[in-house]
Amino acid sequence: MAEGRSYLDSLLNLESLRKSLVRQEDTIIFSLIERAKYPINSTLYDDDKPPAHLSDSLFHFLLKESEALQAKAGRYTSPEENAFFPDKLPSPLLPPPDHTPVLHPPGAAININDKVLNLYLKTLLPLIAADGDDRNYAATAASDLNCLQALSRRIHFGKFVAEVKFRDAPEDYTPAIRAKDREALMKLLTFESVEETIKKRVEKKAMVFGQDVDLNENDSNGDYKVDPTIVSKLYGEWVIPLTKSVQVEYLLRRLD
Ligand SMILES: C=C(O[C@@H]1C=C(C(=O)O)C=C[C@H]1O)C(=O)O
Repeated sequence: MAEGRSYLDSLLNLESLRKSLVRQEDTIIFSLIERAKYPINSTLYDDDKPPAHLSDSLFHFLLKESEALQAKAGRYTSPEENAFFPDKLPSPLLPPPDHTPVLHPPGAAININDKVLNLYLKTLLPLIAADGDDRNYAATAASDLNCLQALSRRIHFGKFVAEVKFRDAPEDYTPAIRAKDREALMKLLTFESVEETIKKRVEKKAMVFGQDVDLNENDSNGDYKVDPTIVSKLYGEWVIPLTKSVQVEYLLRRLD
């Protein structure tokens, strides 16, 4: 138990949280590369024409059932994890770990996965997957789940970042929180140079991770498994703004 506390305490500074965000980039980019192996496979997502015996799409079914299974194994006892279908999840079979909560409870409950799911299905998928249908639905949905969980974890990590920023400078954040001034909070928590570095680094990682490795050639042929500019755009237009919006929402609840 003391061990658990010191582990969480060691995570609680901006530098180590940022290191974790950098590491999460690898997971996100590899999961996108995996999903890009399959064509778009629209039939998988079609809620209007579900397969026999199902009331929703096969994708919906797989996501919900996977979350139910993972909930039993305790996935959602972790404050880093947020379910896409949090209603009526089964209870964990084991007692939750005995950690002192790091997050302030009203903010810990924030879940914007409806936005994450919508963004993923409507905007990101058409950008990374080729047109077509190879009927490889179960494998496609499994790789969707990996992408969604990695993106969701990254975006909701904003709660930890906000908690640390608040603890580091409560005197700066408190007036804006009391005034419910979203704009002022956004300004306080934004570090533009950090964001610029991230956008450049994820583009470079997508180049490095997404090329074929050929022992006979030194240079890549310029073919990447996921377009690096799309990864940079994903971060610049969606991942970073959503992480910041989680931070603002968290801070607004920080004094409740
Ligand atoms: C996450 C942070 O807060 C903001 C959001 C960032 C992001 O989502 O990557 C980066 C810098 C900040 O503008 C941070 O300060 O590290």
